[in-house]
Amino acid sequence: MRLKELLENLHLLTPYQGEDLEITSIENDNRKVQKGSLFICIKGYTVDGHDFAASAVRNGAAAVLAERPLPLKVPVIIVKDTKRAMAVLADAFYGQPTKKLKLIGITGTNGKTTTSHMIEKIFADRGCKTGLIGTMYTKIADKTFESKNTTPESLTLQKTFHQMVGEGVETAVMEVSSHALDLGRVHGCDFDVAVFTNLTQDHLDYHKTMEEYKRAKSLLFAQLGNTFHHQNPKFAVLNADDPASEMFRSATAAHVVTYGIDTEADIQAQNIQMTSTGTKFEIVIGENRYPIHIQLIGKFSVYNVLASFTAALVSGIPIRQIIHSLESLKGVAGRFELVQAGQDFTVIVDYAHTPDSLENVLKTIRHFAKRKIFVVVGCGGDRDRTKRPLMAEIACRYATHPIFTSDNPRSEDPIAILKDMEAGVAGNSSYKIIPDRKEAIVYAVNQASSGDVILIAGKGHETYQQIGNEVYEFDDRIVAREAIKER
Ligand SMILES: CC(=O)N[C@H]1[C@@H](OP(=O)(O)OP(=O)(O)OC[C@H]2O[C@@H](n3ccc(=O)[nH]c3=O)[C@H](O)[C@@H]2O)O[C@H](CO)[C@@H](O)[C@@H]1O[C@H](C)C(=O)N[C@@H](C)C(=O)N[C@H](CCC(=O)O)C(=O)O
Ligand SMILES: Nc1ncnc2c1ncn2[C@@H]1O[C@H](COP(=O)(O)OP(=O)(O)OP(=O)(O)O)[C@@H](O)[C@H]1O
Ligand SMILES: N[C@H](CCC[C@H](N)C(=O)O)C(=O)O
Ligand SMILES: [Mg+2]
Repeated sequence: MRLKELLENLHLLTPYQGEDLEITSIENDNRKVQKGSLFICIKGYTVDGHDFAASAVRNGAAAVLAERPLPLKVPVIIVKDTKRAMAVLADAFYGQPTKKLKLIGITGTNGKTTTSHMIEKIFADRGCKTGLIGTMYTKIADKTFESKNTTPESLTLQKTFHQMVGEGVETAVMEVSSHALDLGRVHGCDFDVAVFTNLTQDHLDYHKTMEEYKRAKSLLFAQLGNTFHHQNPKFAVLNADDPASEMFRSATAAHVVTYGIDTEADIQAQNIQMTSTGTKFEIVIGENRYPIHIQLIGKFSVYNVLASFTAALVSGIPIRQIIHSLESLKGVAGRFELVQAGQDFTVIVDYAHTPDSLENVLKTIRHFAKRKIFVVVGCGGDRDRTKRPLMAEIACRYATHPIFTSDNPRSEDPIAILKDMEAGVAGNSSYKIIPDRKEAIVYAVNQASSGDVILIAGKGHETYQQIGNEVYEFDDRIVAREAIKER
């Protein structure tokens, strides 16, 4: 694409008058720059991309977009906010890919990964080519790619959508994190359906207050747009049981459809019963009742099913097919995943790393557990510190044998993180501290006897543990399996 044509999309008050050049790619990392790239300088949390502009030019950059003048031999285009400009240029450079896709975005503190997999399955079961972007990976039709962030920054995102279009993907389902919304990573995404799961405490290290966190989440609904597309209507799918939904409703002009369990909703679950193989309930829509028997357990799973059901319904998928897809879903990796190695006690690996998710999972376990409940849990370093005492308190409230250990300590001292957790359980003596996660899992496995339950919480599908700057191979499921075998 020609530089002038590309820059027209920025609608600069003083249009670019410099040399017109062929732009072969857009990059914001000097190490990825090739001959003819436009290099965008982004001021990050760690370093300033402007410091890499000279190197980008040496690597072949044809032009540079920056927030301040730079002494370079190539044209330097100055804008106030390069991050915002990057979203606009990425969308334009890749041919506005989200306009060619049905795009479903999911936001909320918990349940995004699970719900996105459910929705993707419903579309895939209909023979539709799908794409998925989220915590576990990015998937384009049959190929999966590692993902660094739950929601990547705009440049990576638009490039991914472009690849999806190229592969014939029709429907893309993506998790939209609050960080992404706040940082404008999804600017330019033309969502068709926006889904809200729930809002509880997390990420206060970043957002500072729950109000700010809620405001960030509300942006997904505001960004659904303010115009009506009668041929292709847009929908906000909201959780009627979560008070934050009221704010999200007011943020959008799109059609609102609600789901819920405790509060009256357009789509409501009633007569919920836990069975030995899952959960049975009825989906009530007006006068109609649709029985469903899913293979997942817990009230939180019912919420995820309702959110997925509603997103699929407003997308025009027949109810019978939606139910069939949801009933045949066995689960999502690392979410209430059972480790079965011939033992006579239950071992569950779950990604609960927030107070609310830990409480939900432990409550569900309490429902069926007849004997001791062990929970092996830690809290991530360089993340919301205020959730640590809350998670410790919840572990002690619901489990008979809580074991506090390390999650991903990152740059923090693991012992200091454990001290933050302990502050929530002063006076309680039921817990044990084993900082080494492997030792903690082995200990729980060795202590368990017939009929007990062990929950290993916080890392779910993760296959690594980050301590300091080192990233070690670590998979709760493998560690637990080996511990059971060696018992
Ligand atoms: C706080 C935060 O969001 N940081 C994100 C940010 O990193 P950063 O600001 O540190 O970037 P930086 O390293 O300072 O680099 C600045 C610029 O210099 C460039 N650079 C840098 C080095 C170099 O040698 N050359 C170079 O050109 C970089 O390409 C970049 O353009 O930009 C990076 C690239 O987009 C992100 O990967 C990174 O996410 C980090 C890994 C992160 O941990 N983010 C978390 C907080 C996050 O976003 N989480 C959410 C929610 C998770 C959930 O609950 O599901 C998520 O969506 O993942
Ligand atoms: N609807 C829900 N409400 C509350 N807790 C849930 C819900 N769904 C799942 N959980 C719990 O939260 C954990 C994380 O679920 P999931 O990975 O689907 O959420 P997420 O929103 O994608 O999380 P992240 O922001 O870390 O990517 C699960 O392992 C489970 O313990
Ligand atoms: N998306 C979440 C994941 C947390 C997972 C937990 N294992 C941790 O490392 O804290 C985050 O980055 O805060
Ligand atoms: Mg996720």
